[in-house]
Amino acid sequence: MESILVKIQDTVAKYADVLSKISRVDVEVVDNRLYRVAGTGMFSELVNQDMSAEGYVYRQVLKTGRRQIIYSPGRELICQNCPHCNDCQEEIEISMPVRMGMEIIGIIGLVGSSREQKERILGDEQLYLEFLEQIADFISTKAREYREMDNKNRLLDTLDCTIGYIDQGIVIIGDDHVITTSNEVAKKQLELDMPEGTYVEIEATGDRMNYLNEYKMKVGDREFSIMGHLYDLPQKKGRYAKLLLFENSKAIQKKYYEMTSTVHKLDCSNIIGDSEVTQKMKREIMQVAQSSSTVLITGESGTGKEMVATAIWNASNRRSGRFVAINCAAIPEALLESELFGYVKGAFTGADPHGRIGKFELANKGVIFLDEIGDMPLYLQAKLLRVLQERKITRIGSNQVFTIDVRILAATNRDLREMIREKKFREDLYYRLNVIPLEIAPLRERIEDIPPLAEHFATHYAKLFQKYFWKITEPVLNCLRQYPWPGNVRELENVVEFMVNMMGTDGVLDEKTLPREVRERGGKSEEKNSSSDGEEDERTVHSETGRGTEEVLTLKELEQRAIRQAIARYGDTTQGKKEAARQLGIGLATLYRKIGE
Ligand SMILES: Nc1ncnc2c1ncn2[C@@H]1O[C@H](COP(=O)(O)OP(=O)(O)OP(=O)(O)O)[C@@H](O)[C@H]1O
Repeated sequence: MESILVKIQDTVAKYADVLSKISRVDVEVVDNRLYRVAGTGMFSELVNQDMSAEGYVYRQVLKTGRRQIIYSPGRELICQNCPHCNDCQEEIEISMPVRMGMEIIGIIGLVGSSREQKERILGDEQLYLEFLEQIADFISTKAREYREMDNKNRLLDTLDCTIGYIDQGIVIIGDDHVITTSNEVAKKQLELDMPEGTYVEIEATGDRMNYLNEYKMKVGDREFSIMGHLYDLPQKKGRYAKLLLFENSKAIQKKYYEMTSTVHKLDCSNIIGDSEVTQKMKREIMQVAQSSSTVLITGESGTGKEMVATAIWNASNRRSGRFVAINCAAIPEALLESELFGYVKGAFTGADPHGRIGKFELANKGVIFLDEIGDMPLYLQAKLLRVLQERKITRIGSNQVFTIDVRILAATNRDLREMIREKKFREDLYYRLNVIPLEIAPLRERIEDIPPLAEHFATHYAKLFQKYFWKITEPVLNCLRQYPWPGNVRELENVVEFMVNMMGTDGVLDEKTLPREVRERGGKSEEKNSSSDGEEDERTVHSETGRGTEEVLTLKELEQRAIRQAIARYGDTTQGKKEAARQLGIGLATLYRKIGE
């Protein structure tokens, strides 16, 4: 690495020149590696030479740190080891160390080569020494300035490199609102190749979520919603006035959505069924998808309302936006509003102190699916009606109003007209929701769908459980066709899952694999009559092993069993689940959570 005097070689050369002109004596400057950095007169041709082989006196100065005056070069004790001791041309030599703090960074040599020069120096020795010291100080000051500047530049390079590693957007802004520095993330989020020099306006909205403040950032004619922190920098003025550390709200929403969305998004090709009713429904889905009107999907529990909603979203031009689902029955009444509209820090007691993004905001430019809309409390129905009319929302605890572009799909298995009569559902909301009604027939009205659905689920679960599946026997299919299916496709799916569990290595779903209730209520068939021969098959869907002995169940399994039995007793409808939850002594939301819906 080059010495510091080499780094400031031009400056050193200028000082050597000045010194030489004023003293009328030749001057050379060497660094602490005995490399000649500057030289005048007889030394001017020898600049940039390594003189470590000859600079004996200079080596002494570097060692002792003291100036050295040789009055009789070649004849003094110190000259004895010098290679030029016997042919020394010099008459007098003064070597002055250049210090930077404790370090000696070089030496200035004032070399008189004539008697006249020697006499002149000796005539004013003290003055010459003071002048030399002064020049050594000037060089030292320049070297220090250079080193400080160099350190600062290195620090800036390091900071530049460090902010490149940070996965938040960083911009530094001047007091004139112009971006001075940015990192790669900021470039990406602000969609600018070169943010430096761009004029920006940043305004806090006053909302705070996830420990971050929300800002509106205007860049030209574009506006970004960002979440982060804006800090004053120590200088406050000039090009480095403020530091903004931020994340794009869209990126935060994406993370939040990925964390919270559990919906299985299917398209029309996933809807199984050969019946004319199902085929017609698929055609309707494709047609409805092209519009942006609100759809009200009705049908009994488990008929596939959510599946249809995702198929509409999938076939629509909102497919690049999100599908955000919310089950109005599964969320406690008090929390439903904040789930839908979101809230900011400090919005209400008991709320998550970091705030939360609402489902409507999350669904912007996409679709929101309001499942079990019949269970929405009346005061929220009024609020939803306003959203439907004005397409604007406000987070709880905030006074910001957002315009949203969301398509609303709602679903219910309740008779909303009856609820309107009972004053439990707002008529005006009903008409706003029911712009496109889509009714899904119960399974018992489309029994042609049962065999392909059963095949589909059997294939799916066999693959999941890594079992061989060959076929479903005709008596079993008959039984499945005749069973009334109060829980519709979901119940059929559960039954087939159970049967695949019970299925032997032959891969045949025969009557022995059927749950008792389905076998009994699904009508008697020949196979059952011939195979039962008085032996009572005690298998039920959730508790037995199929080997005739009861397993010891874990508490969790016991709990699941109690919940399933209660649902089986009171029905797989929202009302049924409500009653089941009541009988079990738990809240409806807890029940939904425990059954994973
Ligand atoms: N035609 C179909 N083809 C394939 N799978 C189906 C079909 N209909 C329903 N399913 C499946 O049945 C299950 C229940 O469907 P979904 O949750 O959409 O019903 P739902 O009507 O929304 O139920 P709930 O009224 O309880 O909210 C899901 O696993 C779904 O994929």
